[in-house]
Amino acid sequence: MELTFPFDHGIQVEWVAAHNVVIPSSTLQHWLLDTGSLTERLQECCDTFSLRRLGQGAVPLYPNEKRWLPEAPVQQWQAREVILEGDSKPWVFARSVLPQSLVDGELANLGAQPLGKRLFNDSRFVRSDFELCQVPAAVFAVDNTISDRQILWGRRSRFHLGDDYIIVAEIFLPDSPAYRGD
Ligand SMILES: C=C(O[C@@H]1C=C(C(=O)O)C=C[C@H]1O)C(=O)O
Repeated sequence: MELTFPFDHGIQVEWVAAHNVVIPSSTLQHWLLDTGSLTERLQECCDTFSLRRLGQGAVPLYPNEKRWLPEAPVQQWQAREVILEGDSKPWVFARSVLPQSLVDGELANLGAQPLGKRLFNDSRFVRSDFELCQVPAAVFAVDNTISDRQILWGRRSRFHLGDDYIIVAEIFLPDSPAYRGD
């Protein structure tokens, strides 16, 4: 699945606080609300985990991202988009919004290293509760690898380190283990 950066899904994603959402399966609920590293959990479900970085750079933020970030101090922001793959299958599309101050500091030189490796190894980062969303699989049907009949589930949370905030959003793609089981 080849996506250009920044990936413009072209829809208004509605994010809802997780406690206000009925999740249809316990397997999906565990994946959506797991507070640990998603990278580490995905690595346990495959022989070969890989992270394909689609891009990272100063691009416009979505209104629903701006609303969740502090206006002051005036920040430069970067978006980072990756595909997390299990055994070469696309399992998660992740978009993170990072302040330039962290890109120049604690999160410098990320490259293809999973963001979680930095966040979960630094106790100073505090994570918010999750918000959830549902998007039609068709937004990712940029080629014939994804059936567009399915509704995909996503989650996002906000990490903060002092006055710096990061938004991490993850959409579980059709082949991901989040949709297996009950
Ligand atoms: C936050 C984590 O990092 C993962 C890796 C990301 C990246 O490298 O851009 C983005 C989102 C996460 O799925 C995690 O592992 O939980």
